[in-house]
Amino acid sequence: MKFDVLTLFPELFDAVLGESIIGRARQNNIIQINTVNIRDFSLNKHRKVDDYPYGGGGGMVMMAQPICDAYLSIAEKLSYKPRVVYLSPQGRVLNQEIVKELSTEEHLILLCGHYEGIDERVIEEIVDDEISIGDYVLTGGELPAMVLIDSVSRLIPGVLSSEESYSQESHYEGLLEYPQYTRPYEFSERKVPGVLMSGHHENINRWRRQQSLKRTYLKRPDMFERLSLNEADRKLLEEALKENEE
Ligand SMILES: COc1ccccc1CNc1ccc(C(N)=O)cn1
Repeated sequence: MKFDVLTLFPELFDAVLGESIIGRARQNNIIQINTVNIRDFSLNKHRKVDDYPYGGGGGMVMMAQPICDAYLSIAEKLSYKPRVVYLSPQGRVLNQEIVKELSTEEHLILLCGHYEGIDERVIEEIVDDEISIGDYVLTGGELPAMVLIDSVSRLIPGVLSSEESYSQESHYEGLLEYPQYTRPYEFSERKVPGVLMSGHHENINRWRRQQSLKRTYLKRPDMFERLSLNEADRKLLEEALKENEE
């Protein structure tokens, strides 16, 4: 999978995407991440890429021409039109379902806005999707772009090793992860739940599913109500919630 990122701050990406899982995937060429500096496409001798908003008001707006020329510098070489995702507070909020959808693309162009945003005509001209990573305002679209690259890359075959990829299952059938423990057995007078020490895998899986159901019910009712539970799950949850009341 290939990501082309149109940004004013290409150097931001190397630090974050050079490390760990994503860094390894880049080295193994399972994913490619290329940054394009929008400022390189300014026609202005001062490399100007923003200007005052028509209609007045505070802040600056990114001009259309440098962004569209940066886009064309990529698109004109391709025989297909790559999907262009604009990271903005107005986009549909990213979730694992959208991440899965994006991971099926061969090539994504991510457009990172800055200042108060970009000239609307860029959105009309080249943007296919507007995506937000949550309802809050950031300085630029770069952090959201890194979040998108990280979450999507984890779903690309070969990026996660077999152990690492395990977490994809439990997490992403719409349930929160069960509690995790590792050595030592006792820490600050707190012991590991007995069932995890039993070696009884059926009971361990049952306990884990029960914990996931309970946590999702208690911590994320919005996620919980989207679940369709079978009888066994409903019983597991009931039992767990009864223990809570005791
Ligand atoms: C005022 O900033 C903008 C205004 C319009 C577009 C882009 C920006 C850049 N900032 C962003 C970008 C994305 C997100 C998000 N929630 O995904 C938050 N902030």
